[in-house]
Amino acid sequence: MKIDLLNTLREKNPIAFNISNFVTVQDVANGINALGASPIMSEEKNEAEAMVKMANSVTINLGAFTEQQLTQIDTVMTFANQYHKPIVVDPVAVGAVQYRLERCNELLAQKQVSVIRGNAGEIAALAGVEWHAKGIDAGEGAGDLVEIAKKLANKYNCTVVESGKTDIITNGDAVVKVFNESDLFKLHVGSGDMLSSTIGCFVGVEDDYFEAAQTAVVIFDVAGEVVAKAMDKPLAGSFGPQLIDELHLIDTKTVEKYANFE
Ligand SMILES: Nc1ncnc2c1ncn2[C@@H]1O[C@H](COP(=O)(O)OP(=O)(O)O)[C@@H](O)[C@H]1O
Ligand SMILES: Cc1ncsc1CCOP(=O)(O)O
Ligand SMILES: [Mg+2]
Repeated sequence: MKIDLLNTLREKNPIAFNISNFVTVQDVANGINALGASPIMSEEKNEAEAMVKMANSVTINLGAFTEQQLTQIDTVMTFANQYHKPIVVDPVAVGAVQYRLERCNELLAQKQVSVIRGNAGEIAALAGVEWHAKGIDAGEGAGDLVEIAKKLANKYNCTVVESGKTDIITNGDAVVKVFNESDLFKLHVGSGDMLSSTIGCFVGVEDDYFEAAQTAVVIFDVAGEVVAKAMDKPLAGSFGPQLIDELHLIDTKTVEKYANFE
């Protein structure tokens, strides 16, 4: 686990290009800016090439795209492959909405992505495994979470981060599990989006995307856990802003002290 990548990130201040969703864009931008990256968002196809060229990474969040945005997303991903910029995909609710699943499957079949980050319902849907997702949430299923994540990683030759109480990160062969957690993550809409974009920051400074994804997950999860444990009243409304503050404050010592993974 390369926890020191946190310092690398802050030294390099990578440009993290994000195609976000209108629900959580502010938290995503503030979260990764506080952490030490430089976020930029765009919905305009005509500036796609310029955005990709200047960025260190591209995070594609499929949370609330329109047909027009889908064309932009396709264009951005094509340029990202052309300019060898890593792509992180967050397949929001593909387990619950067939239209999203179809569009996401098409994108993944046509472009090379570096990391897919989703909850169990989303990862199972993309892997073609039976599962009962619930809207943006993971829902219920009986499958082996590690095997499902591995199946998807092998399908697209990429790293998969399957988030949940335990986060599973795999390149299709090796598996890392991160146990840091808090129930408050679930009460804050956008926790998953922030995690995906945090991964986007780290793949912008580390070419080993499996390592980058692990580091991002540990730092993000420890930040949330530290905040939740320090709260007098563990409430949803104040967790979000304090999570952003902790992403600003967190250092490698804190991560090393609390990190819980195998
Ligand atoms: N049941 C849970 N208990 C504690 N933490 C969780 C739980 N589910 C998810 N998390 C944490 O919340 C963050 C977002 O993951 P998740 O909720 O799976 O994404 P999404 O919001 O896209 O569904 C991750 O950092 C994960 O570790
Ligand atoms: C509520 C909602 N609706 C469309 S996107 C979105 C945000 C999803 O955020 P997350 O998956 O991080 O909870
Ligand atoms: Mg999500």
